Amino acid sequence: MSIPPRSETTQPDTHPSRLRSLESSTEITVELGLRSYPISIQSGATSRTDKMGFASRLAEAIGDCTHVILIQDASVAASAGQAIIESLPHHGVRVSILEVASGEASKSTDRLTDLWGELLACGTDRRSVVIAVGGGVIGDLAGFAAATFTRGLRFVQVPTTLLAMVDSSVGGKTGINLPGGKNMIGAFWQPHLVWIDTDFLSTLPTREYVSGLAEVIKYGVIEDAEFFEFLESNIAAIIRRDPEPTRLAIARSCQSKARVVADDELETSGRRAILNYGHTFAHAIEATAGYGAMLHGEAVAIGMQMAASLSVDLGYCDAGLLTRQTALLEAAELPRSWPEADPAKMIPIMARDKKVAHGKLRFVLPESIGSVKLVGDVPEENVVAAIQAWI
Ligand SMILES: O=C(O)C(=O)C[C@@H](O)[C@H](O)[C@H](O)COP(=O)(O)O
Repeated sequence: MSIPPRSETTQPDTHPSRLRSLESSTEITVELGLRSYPISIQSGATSRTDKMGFASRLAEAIGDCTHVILIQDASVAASAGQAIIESLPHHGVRVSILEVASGEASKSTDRLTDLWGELLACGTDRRSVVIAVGGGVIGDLAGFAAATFTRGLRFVQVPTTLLAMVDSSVGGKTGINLPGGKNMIGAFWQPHLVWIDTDFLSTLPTREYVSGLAEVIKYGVIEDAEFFEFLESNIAAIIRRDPEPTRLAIARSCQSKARVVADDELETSGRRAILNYGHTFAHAIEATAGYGAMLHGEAVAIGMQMAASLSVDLGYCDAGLLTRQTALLEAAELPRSWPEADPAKMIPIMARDKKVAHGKLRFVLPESIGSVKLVGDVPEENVVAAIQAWI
């Protein structure tokens, strides 16, 4: 059995039974016409003497480049950033380094304003290239700075966390938070290249790594039943960060995201909204907990439980789906409940969700493993019950 061809392009074969054919370097294309770009997935590239061939891939993706601005996570990404810098040609490329503190608090209007000033101060012009090195916070913030400074700079994502590798670095959603709502200000701004080296994961703290697994499991539920089964059988090895299953999980997640984004880049048809499974609840959890108190993936795991309960309650899926999802999240050591969840606080935040259309909230609800639908007109009492089920 192989992955059914869902795109015209040749993509790497990431079927679990042919895991060994997924070499230590593979490439997936996000097909967006003139804005198409590669996701280049490497293992062990950073430690090679040619520093992973990053410079030549950058040249292919970007063309001329004489000024690079590395926007990097102040703590975690320093070594990754250093590897990137060492890979660049020593002559003819000027490198500016801008540091951003880790944590959701950096996705703020204040930090963005400072970043714009820093871009100005280091002589950024429209031929400069922004390289975001870090997790989702850095990628979202740097991407939005790139989208807006001088009306748009070319930009490259070098994700260093699992969550950023499988989700936030791909698809062009960039932005910052408002105190009352996550990612409320932003732009769709596609990168020119996503460069993943799984070696960056070796120093990632366990909690951060595990949090990224929520988004990996999400792909299985929303559109890839075969991948969900693979995860059920291999989750222990993935938690151990065994190289092959981990690389496969990353590649297969990126394929899933690339397919959905290629179908509906700007989230207009509703197809892309499926990537938001669990996020309506998750964003409200993050906002009420206070940004940074809970990691995004942790909130997504709890949000997926609430969404699946809602689906069971409304009769869109059977309870068996929830049982399998709960078991996989548990095996992945992700949280499934949040004792402080308060429907009275969460529902007003959910009402500002970006899937609201004509004043009505819409939820991504599972029908079976591998298939979800967008549902409007959900009675509030069912939403309250879904939240209360996971307190
Ligand atoms: O790429 C998408 O589309 C997603 O919805 C992926 C989500 O996992 C991601 O967290 C995204 O940033 C959420 O976007 P938002 O539109 O709900 O703010």
